[in-house]
Amino acid sequence: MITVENLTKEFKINKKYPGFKGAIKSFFSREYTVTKAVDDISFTINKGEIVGYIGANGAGKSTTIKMMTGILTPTAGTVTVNGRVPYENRQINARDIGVVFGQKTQLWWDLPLSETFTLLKDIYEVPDEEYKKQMTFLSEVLELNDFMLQPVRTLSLGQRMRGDLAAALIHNPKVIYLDEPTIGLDVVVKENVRKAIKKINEVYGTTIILTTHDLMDIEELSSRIIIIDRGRMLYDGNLEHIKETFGSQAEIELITKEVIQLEKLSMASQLERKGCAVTAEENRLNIKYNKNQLSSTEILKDVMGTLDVTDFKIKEVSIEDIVKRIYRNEV
Ligand SMILES: Nc1ncnc2c1ncn2[C@@H]1O[C@H](COP(=O)(O)OP(=O)(O)OP(=O)(O)O)[C@@H](O)[C@H]1O
Repeated sequence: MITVENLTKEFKINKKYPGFKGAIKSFFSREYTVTKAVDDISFTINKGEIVGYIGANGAGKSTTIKMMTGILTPTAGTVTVNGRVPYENRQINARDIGVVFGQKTQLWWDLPLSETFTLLKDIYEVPDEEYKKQMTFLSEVLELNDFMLQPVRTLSLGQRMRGDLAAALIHNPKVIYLDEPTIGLDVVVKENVRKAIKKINEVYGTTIILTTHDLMDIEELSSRIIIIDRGRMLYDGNLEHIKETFGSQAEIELITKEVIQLEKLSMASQLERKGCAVTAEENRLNIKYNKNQLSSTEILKDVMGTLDVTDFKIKEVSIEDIVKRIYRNEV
């Protein structure tokens, strides 16, 4: 369905010199700096997959998406979507894809939502019957009916986002690109938007590429993630595997009745010999350990036998922590 091979995009930026003289020099200068926004990336995405495409700010996510949607042409490498090269067949390609940018809207600001949809129906030449069927489905899944006749400028962010999703799906595209589809939404609306995305994928087998900084989106929607950093691919695989491989670090935090004197605890040095990192502050004890080597019960047994523990909690490493560590090259 989507094949990306050795994809690279460089941006050339004219060198800027400071001051007025500098501005003139910059204008005539042919010196430039080169940013490699995307650097030799390859992957394939099958029909019906939901893939989370993630990375820190400036990692190259939008640039990749722009090449997949045909907005940008690669410096090197190739992209094919449904057998077509998107930047060579922009208009035909547009019929097969839908794009939602969470930060921007493609809705007509002063028109009622319903009129944006009729305009898009004409643009995409969707036959009447199909349009009716699709609108019934989308109104139900995205709960649009309450605000369908309101001008877009009067919609709340959550309503606007649901409107944008519907607008991207009027022509029932085979692929949708969602760039931060839940940004700025409250928890309940986020949940509804995620449910709607899932439903659309289940009903139509739509392939979905999702860019997000909210890893809950990924946890709930996709099993596969691609992580990029400074233009290069760091990871392509399923979420479970990343948790197994990188998520073996766990942590237990205990509160004790008395202030802890770590240097006097033989149990602490015993745990350290077993590979744990033990720290203490007043009556709070923190133990970091590797789940594959030691169980929480073993640790708790050692600690409870020595200290008067009033409370404890076991912290699993979240996917967010893992990704942060991958970005920081710690794993
Ligand atoms: N049109 C452009 N001209 C010059 N440099 C660009 C252009 N577009 C992007 N870049 C640079 O390419 C790099 C990747 O940018 P990109 O927008 O793809 O990142 P991103 O992963 O989408 O980031 P964010 O999460 O902040 O949206 C950045 O260093 C950015 O400054």
